[in-house]
Amino acid sequence: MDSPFVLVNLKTYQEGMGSNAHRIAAAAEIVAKESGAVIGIAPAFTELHPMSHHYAIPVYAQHIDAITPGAHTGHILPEAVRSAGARGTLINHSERRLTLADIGACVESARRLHLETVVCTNNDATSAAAAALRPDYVAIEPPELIGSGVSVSKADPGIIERSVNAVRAVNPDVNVLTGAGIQSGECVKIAVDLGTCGVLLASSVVKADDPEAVLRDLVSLL
Ligand SMILES: O=C[C@H](O)COP(=O)(O)O
Repeated sequence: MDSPFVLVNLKTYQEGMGSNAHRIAAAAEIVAKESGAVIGIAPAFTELHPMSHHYAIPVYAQHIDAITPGAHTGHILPEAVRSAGARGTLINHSERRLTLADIGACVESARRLHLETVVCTNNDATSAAAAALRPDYVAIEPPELIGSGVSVSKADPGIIERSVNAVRAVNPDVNVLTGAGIQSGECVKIAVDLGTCGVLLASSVVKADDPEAVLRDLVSLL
């Protein structure tokens, strides 16, 4: 199996802005180099270009819109995300839901632009539907656990297992991530043992006094 993937979503947390964002990116770079794990970051859009050019870690957008270049004021153009140096993008995060048609269009645009795609889902049925669109990853996250500090790995391992099976049944080439309350190496190990290739997380790292220590613990059992 390839190196496990830990994707840290800074969301719009105050602690994920400005110098704090760069402190987290620098910590991710150090821990990734030490551990061999792949640790990516999804910062505010305004940080995509500086981070992708300053840190040797995958930088992801938190969202793209299903648009092409033109008159789309205030939208996030996939081409702009690519030219900013992003490696990939989240699509349909529970805090930025899209229609099924838009998810499909975003995955197609990202594929054309060689942007990796992480389509976020909320149960095994939507995980199967997302897999049919051929993203690089499906990230299963029960919305009620997001930001709760209660780990999906411990509170609801069944949803992870069902989503892994549902995705594999549709397209075994699609990798599965899981997220919601992920906070320790034990959470990550459970997720990987259940068939995922890693985790999508936010608050346990972004709100930590010592993000580097949390990141080191997250990959400690891999
Ligand atoms: O994008 C990250 C997920 O929404 C999980 O967030 P969380 O780790 O704060 O629960």
